[in-house]
Amino acid sequence: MKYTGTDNFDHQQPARVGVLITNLGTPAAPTSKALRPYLKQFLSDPRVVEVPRLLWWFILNGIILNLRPRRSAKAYATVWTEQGSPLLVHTREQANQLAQALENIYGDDILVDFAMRYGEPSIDSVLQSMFDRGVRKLLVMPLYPQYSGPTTGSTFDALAADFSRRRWLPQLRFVGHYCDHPGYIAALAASIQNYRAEHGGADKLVFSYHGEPKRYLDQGDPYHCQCLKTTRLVAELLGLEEDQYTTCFQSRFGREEWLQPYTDETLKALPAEGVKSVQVICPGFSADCLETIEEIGVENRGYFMAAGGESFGYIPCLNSSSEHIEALAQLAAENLRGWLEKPARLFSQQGGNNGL
Ligand SMILES: C=CC1=C(C)c2cc3[nH]c(cc4nc(cc5[nH]c(cc1n2)c(C)c5CCC(=O)O)C(CCC(=O)O)=C4C)c(C)c3C=C
Ligand SMILES: [Fe+2]
Ligand SMILES: [Fe+2]
Repeated sequence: MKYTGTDNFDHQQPARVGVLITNLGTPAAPTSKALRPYLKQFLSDPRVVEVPRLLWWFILNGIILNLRPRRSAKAYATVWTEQGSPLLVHTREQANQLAQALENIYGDDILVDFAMRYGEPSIDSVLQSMFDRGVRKLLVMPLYPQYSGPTTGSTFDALAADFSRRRWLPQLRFVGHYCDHPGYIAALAASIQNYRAEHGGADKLVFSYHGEPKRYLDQGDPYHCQCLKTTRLVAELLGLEEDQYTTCFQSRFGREEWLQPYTDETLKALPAEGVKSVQVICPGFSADCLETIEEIGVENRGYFMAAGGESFGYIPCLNSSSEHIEALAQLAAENLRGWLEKPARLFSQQGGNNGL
């Protein structure tokens, strides 16, 4: 790797602390033309698809990139909003709200921004913009509560690739996971309670997480265990009995075995077991996106109802709910300790973070 360019920023200007939130990314438009480069970048990432490179190059360029863009574009078109892709809209709003929350505590010393691992705004461009605005210490928070190689690991790779081209590097902190953070667990529990206060209960609460190949778990990826931990902590906080909830994995891709049980098979089987009403929550997604709105809210709803289900509720992601922003602000503040003054307001609250 070669250094490119010259880092010519003013080292005399006051240093600021940057908080960068990231998510996966999304195509620029719901069209095959926009899907093709997006999917190419995403599916060429060796963290996402761990298959021998040469073989994968032929499969990706010869088959997948000829078929998938059209199919995915159709699905994206059903969730697209006037402001753009839901994932982008929610992530931008999360960054705005988190900026407000952190500026209330730290003032101008802090700068919050967001970037996407694939597509735009890219990690490279946002890092450059943050450094241009005086950021010298950087906290990166990928908004994946559970660590996985394809998501969190890959985000770190993108940072490292950018840094490898720079002469000067910031001080860096990186949040690897927050699957058991008390603020995050409390925000999930609150969203379930709020949903149930409005819509009533259901026979079963289904926790559906994005899947990954089972091979990654066998080779040490902690993702599966962290998903189960999140479910257990939320169930404990809500006082749920074991037969009142279940955990499963969605969004299978390709032919090999992925983490089980699969969400679609679970929802198809539940009515025959006497479960006629379900509520589904997707705690691994910090923002609603194609995989939640369409795959759960439409496709999987269809499977459940066709199999004899009577009522299907989808509990939205945490998005920019006040509980979520509070949890993210708390997570940021914990990771900023020593860089900025201790935020008395956040740490004087009861529960969860005593002693911090
Ligand atoms: C091919 C393998 C894939 C792995 C492994 C994978 C892991 C993974 N993904 C997320 C979060 C999201 N994935 C999203 C879309 C998406 N994911 C894959 C494939 C893998 N994901 C594809 C091909 C797509 C594109 C959509 C499609 O063509 O079907 C999204 C939504 C993006 C959006 O714009 O709405 C998210 C978010 C996690 C957490 C994860 C971890 C194991
Ligand atoms: Fe995915
Ligand atoms: Fe999907």
